[in-house]
Amino acid sequence: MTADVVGTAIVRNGLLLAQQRAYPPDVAGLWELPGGRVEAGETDVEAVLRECREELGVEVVVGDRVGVDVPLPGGKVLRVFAATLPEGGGQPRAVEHKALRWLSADELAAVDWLPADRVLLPALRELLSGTDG
Ligand SMILES: Nc1nc2c([nH]c(=O)n2[C@H]2C[C@H](O)[C@@H](COP(=O)(O)OP(=O)(O)OP(=O)(O)O)O2)c(=O)[nH]1
Repeated sequence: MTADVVGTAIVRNGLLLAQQRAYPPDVAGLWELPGGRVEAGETDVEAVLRECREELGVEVVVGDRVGVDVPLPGGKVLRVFAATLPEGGGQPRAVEHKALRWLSADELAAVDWLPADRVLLPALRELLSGTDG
């Protein structure tokens, strides 16, 4: 079964890329992982690749799943995948978002995440601590 929404935990130099939502108004200003809805006929990984192109203008290399599937309102689930930025894949830009931030493990808890993402913080911290860059 594919996820309803995929998120991408992009790690570079031991830091996690987060992006700040510009809309809709009720969540504008909150932070999330790059990603979005999985479209009909798409695999989770295909959705991750497409969303990273659309939102960040980059190619990513998709790795393992991170943490558990997190329930979202409306019976949907959010599934997160680790990813890296290959050489020559471009530099991430906030194409549709207000801002991007590279976060260390120590900074994760202080960020105003979307509620579902808070559930993933232990797994994201572990991902960062297990990386050597
Ligand atoms: N992309 C993303 N969405 C998340 C995260 N956590 C979380 O609860 N969501 C929710 C917010 C939205 O209700 C839904 C995904 O919406 P989206 O607006 O990013 O998806 P999309 O790009 O396909 O949407 P759209 O603008 O085409 O409608 O999942 C996360 O870390 N990343």
